[in-house]
Amino acid sequence: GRSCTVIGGSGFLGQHMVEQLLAKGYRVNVFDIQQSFEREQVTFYLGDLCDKEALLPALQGVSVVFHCASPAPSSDNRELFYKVNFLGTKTVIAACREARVQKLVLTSSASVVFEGTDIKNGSEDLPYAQKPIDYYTETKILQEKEVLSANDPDNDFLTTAIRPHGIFGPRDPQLVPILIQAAQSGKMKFIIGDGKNLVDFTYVENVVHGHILAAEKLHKDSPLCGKAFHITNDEPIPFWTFMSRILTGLDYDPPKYHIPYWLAYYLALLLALLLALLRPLVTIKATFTPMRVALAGTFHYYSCERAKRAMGYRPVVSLDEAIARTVQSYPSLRRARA
Ligand SMILES: NC(=O)C1=CN([C@@H]2O[C@H](COP(=O)(O)OP(=O)(O)OC[C@H]3O[C@@H](n4cnc5c(N)ncnc54)[C@H](OP(=O)(O)O)[C@@H]3O)[C@@H](O)[C@H]2O)C=CC1
Ligand SMILES: CC(C)CCC[C@@H](C)[C@H]1CC[C@H]2C3=C(CC[C@]12C)[C@@]1(C)CCC(=O)[C@@H](C)[C@@H]1CC3
Repeated sequence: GRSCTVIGGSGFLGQHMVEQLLAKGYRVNVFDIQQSFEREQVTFYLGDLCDKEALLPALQGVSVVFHCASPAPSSDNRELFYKVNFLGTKTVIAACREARVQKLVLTSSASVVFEGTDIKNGSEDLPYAQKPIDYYTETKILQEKEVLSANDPDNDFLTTAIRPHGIFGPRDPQLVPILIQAAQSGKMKFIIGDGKNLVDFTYVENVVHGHILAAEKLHKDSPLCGKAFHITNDEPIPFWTFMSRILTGLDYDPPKYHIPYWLAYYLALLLALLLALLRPLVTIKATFTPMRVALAGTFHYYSCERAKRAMGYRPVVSLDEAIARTVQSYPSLRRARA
């Protein structure tokens, strides 16, 4: 039973999944649209997950499939999100069934319930967002529903979904690089709101640990069947404290001026409108967007009690240790001192 395929295994989370799975003695296949590393023990299958014929060889003889592939949220491509996250996931399910895979573990997102307003210690019982924060998240909802409803113990096919939030750690191409780029261009001067809003940032190794536990505890009649689980660091932290710790860790100044939340939100909205008007002439991608203001200025942290109860989950790396390891892993982003 210790053979698996990681769909999306070349990505940030996927690479960490592969490393921990190998360390635990799993035989690992990777299916991805690109190959980002080479390891003797890993068999790579290159292809698009929307293509069942390309997927099938990667799933032969494996008992567990981890599906953590997705187009990057920043690609901002509605058609691609729908095709890969929704239609592609249906294809993954069909391929798993055809290859007689027994377990499918999906990487979903805690944002499937977030509408841009405060969530404090949210449980998995919160309803899916009626107005998701972006189209990417809309397709993550469609994807999760599809996977959970495919759970079919009578036909030896079990499914579950992990909902991480704010994944960070070494090799993350998003959070730390975007933040440092914003600092380098002088955009990290302001704290949106009073700076007290708590958010979950989850170290990548804890996210991986949650996925592997889920696969191992997913059995017929287990409470994991067809259900979603939050996996967090279980240490919510004020959004701006987290940002400041990463910034100061890399020798940048933390933001110190406060701007009211509503003012930041309407300024970002105005900027978005302006950029939309200019779009026929020039395309500019804003760092300062209403969605980011909402992420930076509201509470969004979640309870992982259900994962603790159902699979014995506990974070394995504390937030302090996780921040230290992350900062250390980006020597090239450290501020050059004059
Ligand atoms: N990062 C975060 O904070 C969070 C992430 N998640 C979820 O976790 C998962 C992993 O995220 P992350 O590791 O950050 O993402 P990455 O973009 O780093 O990894 C995704 C991988 O999937 C590949 N991929 C994309 N489209 C296809 C396709 N059609 N067929 C095969 N492979 C494909 C990507 O290739 P390429 O790069 O060439 O597109 C990439 O290698 C995603 O499902 C994401 O929604 C959930 C919550 C938070
Ligand atoms: C916890 C989240 C779900 C995951 C974090 C994703 C991050 C890549 C972004 C989310 C909020 C973003 C953000 C900024 C940078 C990238 C994020 C951390 C800014 C700090 C960029 C500079 C600005 O203009 C600020 C208003 C942005 C605040 C939000």
